[in-house]
Amino acid sequence: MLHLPQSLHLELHDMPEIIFENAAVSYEDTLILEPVSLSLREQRIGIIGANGGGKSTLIRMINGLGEPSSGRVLVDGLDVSEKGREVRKKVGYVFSDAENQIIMPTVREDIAFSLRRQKMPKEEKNKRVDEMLARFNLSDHADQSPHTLSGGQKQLLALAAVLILEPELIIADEPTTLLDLRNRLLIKEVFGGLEQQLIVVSHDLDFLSDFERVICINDHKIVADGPAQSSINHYVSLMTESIR
Ligand SMILES: Nc1ncnc2c1ncn2[C@@H]1O[C@H](COP(=O)(O)OP(=O)(O)OP(=O)(O)O)[C@@H](O)[C@H]1O
Repeated sequence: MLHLPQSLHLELHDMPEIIFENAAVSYEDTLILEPVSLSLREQRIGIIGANGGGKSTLIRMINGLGEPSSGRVLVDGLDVSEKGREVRKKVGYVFSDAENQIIMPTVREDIAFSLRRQKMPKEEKNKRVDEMLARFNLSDHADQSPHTLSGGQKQLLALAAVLILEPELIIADEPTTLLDLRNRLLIKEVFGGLEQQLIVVSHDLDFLSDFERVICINDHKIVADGPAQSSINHYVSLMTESIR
């Protein structure tokens, strides 16, 4: 676990603020997400809820992958619909389908691709890539095609390719679905050590159990929003009642 110096802890209160102002999403005549008003400042925020409820729809609006049909979303005061490019420089987005993120012919090159615009010596870039490969248990697969990795290894690659950039805000859509216990614990530790703001959509309730805030979305609206345990309890009882 990374232990932050005191000065960094103070900076944690200076997270980019994400504001949803009555942001709603519909496709044709169907409402996918009822108007949402939120201010997100906590360091680690989890999003839970039943399939098809609107979780991905909500987080996709934060970096402009999806647009609100009405209302708006602001990141650090920037309206995502107007300043998408600027916002995306701050946001690292890990897709639920890691295959979508693969760009380059080898694992090493795929991670290095993230650093293409960073001004630093080649040796420094290589060093950072090697560190990420080791951190995410991918060193033995560095020269392999990413498409030939296992599902879990692809998830690790997708995370490594985003985290190497150290974005101000990290959004991860179901990052642990295919991970074995060792790698799940590894990602929990990596996330626990990050100083950036983190928003994670997950069906893995245990993974989010120590997050500062958890939001539950069901049937296209927010039905619980608060400390992890209280939102998780609400979700569990909702699901238990629904199968009775
Ligand atoms: N482009 C689209 N056109 C029409 N409907 C869409 C579109 N994108 C998403 N939807 C619908 O919006 C609803 C919410 O989808 P979303 O992906 O946000 O759910 P989710 O809560 O992330 O679900 P899961 O847990 O299954 O990943 C779903 O019913 C989905 O079919």
